[in-house]
Amino acid sequence: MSGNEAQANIGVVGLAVMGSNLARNLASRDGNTVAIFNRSYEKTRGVLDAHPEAGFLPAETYREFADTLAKPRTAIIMVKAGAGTDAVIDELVKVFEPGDIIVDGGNALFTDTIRREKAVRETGINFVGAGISGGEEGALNGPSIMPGGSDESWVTLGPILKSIAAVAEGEPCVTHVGHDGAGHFVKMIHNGIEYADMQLIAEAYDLIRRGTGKSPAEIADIFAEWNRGELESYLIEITAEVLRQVDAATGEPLVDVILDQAGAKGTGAWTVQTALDLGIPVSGIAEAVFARSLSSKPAQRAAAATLPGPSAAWTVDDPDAFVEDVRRALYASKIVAYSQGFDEIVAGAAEYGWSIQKGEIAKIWRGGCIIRAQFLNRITEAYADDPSLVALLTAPYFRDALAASQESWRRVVVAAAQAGIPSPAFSSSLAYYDGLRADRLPAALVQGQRDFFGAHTYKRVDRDGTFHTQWSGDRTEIEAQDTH
Ligand SMILES: NC(=O)C1=CN([C@@H]2O[C@H](COP(=O)(O)OP(=O)(O)OC[C@H]3O[C@@H](n4cnc5c(N)ncnc54)[C@H](OP(=O)(O)O)[C@@H]3O)[C@@H](O)[C@H]2O)C=CC1
Ligand SMILES: O=C(CO)[C@H](O)[C@H](O)COP(=O)(O)O
Repeated sequence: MSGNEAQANIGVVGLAVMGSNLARNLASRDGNTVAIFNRSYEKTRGVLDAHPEAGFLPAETYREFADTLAKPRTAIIMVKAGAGTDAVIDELVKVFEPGDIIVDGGNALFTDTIRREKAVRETGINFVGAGISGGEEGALNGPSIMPGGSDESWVTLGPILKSIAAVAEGEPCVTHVGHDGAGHFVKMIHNGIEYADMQLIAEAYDLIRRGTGKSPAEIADIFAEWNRGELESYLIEITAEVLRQVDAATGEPLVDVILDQAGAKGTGAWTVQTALDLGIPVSGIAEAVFARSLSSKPAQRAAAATLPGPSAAWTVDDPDAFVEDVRRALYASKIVAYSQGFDEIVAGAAEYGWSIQKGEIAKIWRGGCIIRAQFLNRITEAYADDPSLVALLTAPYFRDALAASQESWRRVVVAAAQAGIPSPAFSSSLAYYDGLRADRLPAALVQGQRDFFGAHTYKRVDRDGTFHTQWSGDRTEIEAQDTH
């Protein structure tokens, strides 16, 4: 035994980057004593030695960890999502008791969280899936936290999470998102938007660099300038930092020596897979996920490198005007990404029976998380003005912003296509915008085709009912059963 019996009011399991920093964050708040546990004890020992100021109470076994925690026990799991999370839960339920709370702060798939919440609840122990964003720095100084779980758990957990969360404009960046998997669902959408935002910024950089010949350091200055306007955000800020960085070994800009193959841990793909199931077009997010996949296919890229590109050279006549066009295209595409992300939140809430306050979600993303941005205040305002807003991009503020940007957006997409520069997120966002605002879509023809080959039926614009044309017969139209 450690001799730490029941002194800690909160515990953390998993002491890699996120868990160790979250444990330090918890320990730095008044009144907290933090128990720590990691599967391999060396990590616990390392955290203990590196941070004596935190007053951590270490445990070598799950039993010891449980005994170190005052009842009702509260423990936050920060381990590798998936099998790791299940393994830890299996051990904790053996040593915890009814009324205790297990919080999974990892990037769990929300359907796993729904399953885990149900199974753990049957033991009388509360289970809360909480999305936590902000990376290492956020975990230490204040992340954005998106907890799901029961109302009863929130009563105990709320004050603790509020004490460690980031603060934006005087408000803690945490809210009880909804029951069971709602928190992890919203964190998944956060990450999907993160993917889109990052891809859009990367496309903006690429276009400016190839269009104007500016160096990464010069483009860093442009991003730093953009960060003082409507695009102000953490991702724009860190992009300037990355572009300014010089590689010590070669003296080249670091961005030029980093292999151009983007990794992914899966949350972006989950966002798209879930959107497909819900029937929500998150095309900007999907293109961002696919752009990472394409980048990571070196054999295909090498084989395709000899394929022809545009015959004429691309020149930008007015570099300053082009940079401004790219800035506006980025802002417009970003509005689309958030609008699509919030559409998925609405659809997920309806499907799973969650009551998610969209304005509150935008509020808790204002600080601590990777997509934190000034812009999120406009989203909160839009939902406050019209809680039943059908699409974020139709709110007056965003409508005006899109009106101001759309000509620039079109010029940038045209230029990219003519220059042979891939801009999948810019161009798919514009296509989404034009699709949504179209009076009439060629979906009518698709319905005709479906009816032709599969008798899938169609509706008419001029009268109610469901119809089928007898394509293989005399081609007269008959009333039919709707087959969708
Ligand atoms: N890194 C980031 O920026 C962010 C991460 N997250 C999420 O937070 C969680 C933690 O992330 P991070 O700190 O990067 O750590 P990792 O995702 O790299 O996970 C490492 C931790 O998981 C533990 N672990 C793995 N498998 C098991 C198992 N079967 N049983 C017990 N413990 C296990 C490891 O223990 P051991 O030391 O013994 O191997 C270690 O403590 C993840 O779910 C991640 O998705 C969320 C937001 C941002
Ligand atoms: O959750 C996060 C931030 O909110 C992580 O940073 C995220 O896991 C990064 O995703 P990926 O590795 O797929 O780029």
